[in-house]
Amino acid sequence: MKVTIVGGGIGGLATALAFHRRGWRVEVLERAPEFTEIGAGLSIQPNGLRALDQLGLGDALRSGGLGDPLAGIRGANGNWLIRNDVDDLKRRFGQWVTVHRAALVDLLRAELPAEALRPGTNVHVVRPEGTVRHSGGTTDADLVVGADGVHSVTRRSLWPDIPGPRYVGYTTWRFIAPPHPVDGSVETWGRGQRFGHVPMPDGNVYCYLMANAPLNSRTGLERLRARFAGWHDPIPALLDSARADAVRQHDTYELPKLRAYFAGKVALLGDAAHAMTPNLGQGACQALEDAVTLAATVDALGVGAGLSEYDRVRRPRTQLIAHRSRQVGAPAHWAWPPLTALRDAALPRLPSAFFARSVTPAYTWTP
Ligand SMILES: Cc1cc2nc3c(=O)[nH]c(=O)nc-3n(C[C@H](O)[C@H](O)[C@H](O)COP(=O)(O)OP(=O)(O)OC[C@H]3O[C@@H](n4cnc5c(N)ncnc54)[C@H](O)[C@@H]3O)c2cc1C
Repeated sequence: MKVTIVGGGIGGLATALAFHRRGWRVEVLERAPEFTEIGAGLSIQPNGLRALDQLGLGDALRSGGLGDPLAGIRGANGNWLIRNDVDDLKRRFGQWVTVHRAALVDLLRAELPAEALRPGTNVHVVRPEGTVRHSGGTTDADLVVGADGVHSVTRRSLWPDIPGPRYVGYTTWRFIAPPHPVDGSVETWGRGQRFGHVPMPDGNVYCYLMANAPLNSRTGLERLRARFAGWHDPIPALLDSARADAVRQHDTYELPKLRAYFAGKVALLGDAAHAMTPNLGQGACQALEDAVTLAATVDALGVGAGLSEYDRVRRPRTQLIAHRSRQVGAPAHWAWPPLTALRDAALPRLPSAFFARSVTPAYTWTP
């Protein structure tokens, strides 16, 4: 049996590996000239790590060092708005890791046969009967998987009438800062913007900033430093230590809900199926869950019944998590001062298990 995968990001490579482990012939068509993830870090939360265990890669990631769950949310002046019991989160949910994105891609890629990887191949059209037209010709397969991200050609080919991605109104910048003392993994919320820093096992600090901005605004490091000037330590220092060429800017999109994650012999997964805001740090974790579930169901039940089962299991879960992700992040982007003052007064009064409860559906997944 042969599976052709459109897109060689984290979702596509994990899918290729899941099928390869089950003895399928795999082919990954990636339009970029090489398989890599550019820049910045990635938190793999307990559910994502369990999915990687299914691929035999969990321990390889853990051996690089474990990461920290969110210690809490501070206000711009440094006051705690929400404070989590980090040890309790680890006891409840398991382990976290924070990795360089490229390191995870390299780990996945290294397990695949070289002939399975076709970089520099731009896919133009995907047909439900399993035919893929691309810059190198045409390919037929028993199963095609669209793992081609938020602007998915696969999705557009299958459902041309469904609207495309919607910009959510805020943009993200990510970079890895050199080693610096930080108080765990912390988010800071201001008015219409926030800053997150996550210590990495190698001592560096993964930083992400999100700010209300028009679509396609191009904001340089100097403007970012000005936006976050006066915020509590170590935020200005982390921004000062950033290299301008290492800061990656992403407009943040969501996709309208689909009524199915497959058509004919073609399945969608990862951001192509359910792009979500990064507020819960779950996009890649969900793509990993998708990958191992898809391979397990299709391999066990055959393509027809397996795709129906994949859809039945994955669609409600990923759509719920996308919804939660949007909800939990929304207050960080309120900009009207009376509303943010109300938020800052209300958050410290939430029950101490509030955060743990809100992430329970995401983190407790088991294969
Ligand atoms: C700021 C930010 C922080 C995040 N933090 C986290 C986090 O901490 N934890 C987490 O789990 N998730 C996080 N995410 C989400 C995560 O990055 C994504 O959900 C995940 O990378 C999606 O992987 P994917 O493989 O589905 O799609 P992508 O990574 O978008 O990969 C799609 C691939 O398809 C290729 N492609 C596209 N079109 C074509 C075509 N026509 N032909 C051939 N190839 C094509 C692209 O080149 C790309 O390589 C974050 C996202 C953002 C924006």
